[in-house]
Amino acid sequence: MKSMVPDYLDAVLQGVRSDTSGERAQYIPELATADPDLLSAAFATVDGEIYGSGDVDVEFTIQSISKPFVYALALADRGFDAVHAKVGVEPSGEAFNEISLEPGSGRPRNPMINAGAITVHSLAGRDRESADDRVARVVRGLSAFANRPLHVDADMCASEMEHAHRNLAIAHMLRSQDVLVEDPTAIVEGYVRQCSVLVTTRDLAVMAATLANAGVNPLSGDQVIPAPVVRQVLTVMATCGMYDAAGDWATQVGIPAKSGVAGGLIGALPGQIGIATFSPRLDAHGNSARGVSLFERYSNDMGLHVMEVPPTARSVVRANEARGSGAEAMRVLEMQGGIRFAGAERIVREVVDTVPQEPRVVLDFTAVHSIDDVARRMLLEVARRLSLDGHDVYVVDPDGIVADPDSRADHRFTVIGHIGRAAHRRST
Ligand SMILES: NC(=O)CC[C@H](N)C(=O)O
Repeated sequence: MKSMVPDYLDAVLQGVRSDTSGERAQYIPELATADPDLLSAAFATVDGEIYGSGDVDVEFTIQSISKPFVYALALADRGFDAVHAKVGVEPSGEAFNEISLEPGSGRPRNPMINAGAITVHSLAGRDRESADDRVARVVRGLSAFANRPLHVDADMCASEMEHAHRNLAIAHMLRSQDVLVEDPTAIVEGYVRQCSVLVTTRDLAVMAATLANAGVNPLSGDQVIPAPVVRQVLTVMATCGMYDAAGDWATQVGIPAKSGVAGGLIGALPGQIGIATFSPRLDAHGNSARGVSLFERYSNDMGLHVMEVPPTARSVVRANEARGSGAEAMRVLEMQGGIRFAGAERIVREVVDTVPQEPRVVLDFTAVHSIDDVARRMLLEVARRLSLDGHDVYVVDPDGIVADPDSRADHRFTVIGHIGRAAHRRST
């Protein structure tokens, strides 16, 4: 059998091909002459499968799509407080190149508009890094997200620098407020080099998938940035990534996203996929016109809106049954899937509602693939309370995802790798 996913991608791409609305970015001469008909889309799953359609291997400049990734690098390099002191997280509701600084502090409102992104660029790498080393750090970081060595397009960079008056004005404003503490021209140059990194649609899908996969690149398996940084970045993408179209996007598409003026557009759906599209004509907000249509189709057709979440808690208890008889009698609860608060609460209720009569209770987590902190603590407490009630409690945990080996004694239960071990143990 062949997968239906590429067929779907081809069909949707065909559907938007005739739409020639919008304009290429005019303020960067090299972009104004780009081939306007290029069109592509790629999906990358969090376990590393990539599907593409159209011109997926054509290189173009990353532009503003670099912003969330460099924000991630700055947060990882300098810490949350240092970055937050310089750049806020409030949607500006204004265009990407607006000179919009918070009254009072003079901080840019968020890292997705140019004022914020220029400041964030200055925070990548170590303190007092040279301009060249900083760009090298940024390119290395972007490459780790893409799992491929990326390069700066020198012509594009020169072309943008010749007309960078607006970004230079923003940087000088920031320098006057001491948000920037170095030569503003050098920082804008570094930022423009960052924007001129060449990527393909396929690269962008992998980069987005790395965000969707809690910071682990699905191809290399490397943790590119820590999970708390990913949460911060995705949240800011969700609220500010589409500039003054952010609210429309959040309701219609509902996927944390970022656009670039070369025509790229990415979306990162946590836990599921990274999506990238490329089409150079832009709408009035500076977002790829056909890219926006593609994302609207994907989200509607495939139910990708982040606010639409299946009730996973309902299926966490796979079985609750008595096995064996007499002194060998045991109550077995089999859990499955990913367990978070609602799932753990469901399990607690199962135990409370069907109080085990058997002397032995087995909590089997073999089919559980992930569990978060609150769920782990609740379930260990279930084991402890059952034990205090006089049961002989076994936790089947072959992959060690539930039990905390350091405090086993305290929990008064036995951790085993296989359920068979519970049957062979003598009841105490
Ligand atoms: N929205 C964008 O992609 C803007 C990036 C571009 N380099 C600029 O600063 O104007």
